[in-house]
Amino acid sequence: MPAIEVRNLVRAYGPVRAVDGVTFEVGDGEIFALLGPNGAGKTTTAEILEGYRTRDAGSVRVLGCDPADGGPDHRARIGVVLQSAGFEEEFSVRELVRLQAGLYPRAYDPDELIDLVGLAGKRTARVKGLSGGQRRRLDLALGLAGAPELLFLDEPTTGFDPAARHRAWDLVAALRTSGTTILLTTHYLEEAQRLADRVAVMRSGRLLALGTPEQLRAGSGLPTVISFALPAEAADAGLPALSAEPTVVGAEVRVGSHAPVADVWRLTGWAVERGLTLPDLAVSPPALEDVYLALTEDKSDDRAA
Ligand SMILES: Nc1ncnc2c1ncn2[C@@H]1O[C@H](COP(=O)(O)OP(=O)(O)OP(=O)(O)O)[C@@H](O)[C@H]1O
Repeated sequence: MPAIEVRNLVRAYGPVRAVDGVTFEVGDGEIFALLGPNGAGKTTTAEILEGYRTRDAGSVRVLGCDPADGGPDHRARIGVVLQSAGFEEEFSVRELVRLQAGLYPRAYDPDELIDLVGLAGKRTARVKGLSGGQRRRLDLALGLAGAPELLFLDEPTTGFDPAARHRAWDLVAALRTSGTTILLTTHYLEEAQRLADRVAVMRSGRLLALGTPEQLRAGSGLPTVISFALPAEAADAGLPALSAEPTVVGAEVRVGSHAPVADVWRLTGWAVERGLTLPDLAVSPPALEDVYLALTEDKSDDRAA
């Protein structure tokens, strides 16, 4: 049974169809990322699945239940890390995590959890003294406290410094190993590419694309970029015929190729014949970020204003 099943989900706010006929499934143990520009409908979708918002139409099953009817037993199986949870400012980190863990029948050890999210040095600090990134780590600890089967992570690493972000990614990877299903919303495409088994790209309440990052990249029709620096001694030599016209900016040459193996072969053969090195030679297949930008570019969502 999938952990999440969504069929033709619709939610409108007045004239705005924030979610406009969305259908997808999230498998048990899968990490599924919802991507899309501001106002695309990601949070609305996630909050309907969490049971915090109502829907206008469509069917939704979360761990086999309709979240609109989910009682305490259902909620105990779910963890939620929201974008901006309010905290009791006077509590210490440990007190809050203990309180939260105490609400669940099966919970992580609070001190282990605090270590896991990188707040060991702040165990006894009051919440009001935490930095923005440290508060987000506390959000993460609170969402995980009940050892949930299904975890909703809404932009979990916004405001994290790079080291904290990598630590959070390691934590999510460890949760995957333990079998936790995760629905992630994020604006960091690298985060989605690293963590997600499958991604869905939303815009204006609709799904534009759904698949593994590799499927989206392969299906995008975007070229592989071959780039290198042209040595000064080769400036007049003329480049070999390649499958696409190169663009030259200063000494850097870039070719968007749909036949990268043949083009690299021609290019390197040409360079070897002339005794040239090609400094900074790189062959870069499209990244998830390129696919995302191609899907969403020039179609900015005017409802987000
Ligand atoms: N409570 C609300 N009342 C009225 N309109 C709303 C409400 N919540 C969301 N919307 C509108 O619904 C649309 C989708 O919003 P939503 O927050 O789901 O987008 P999002 O993809 O999560 O955006 P972001 O990336 O900025 O968090 C937007 O146009 C937003 O203005």
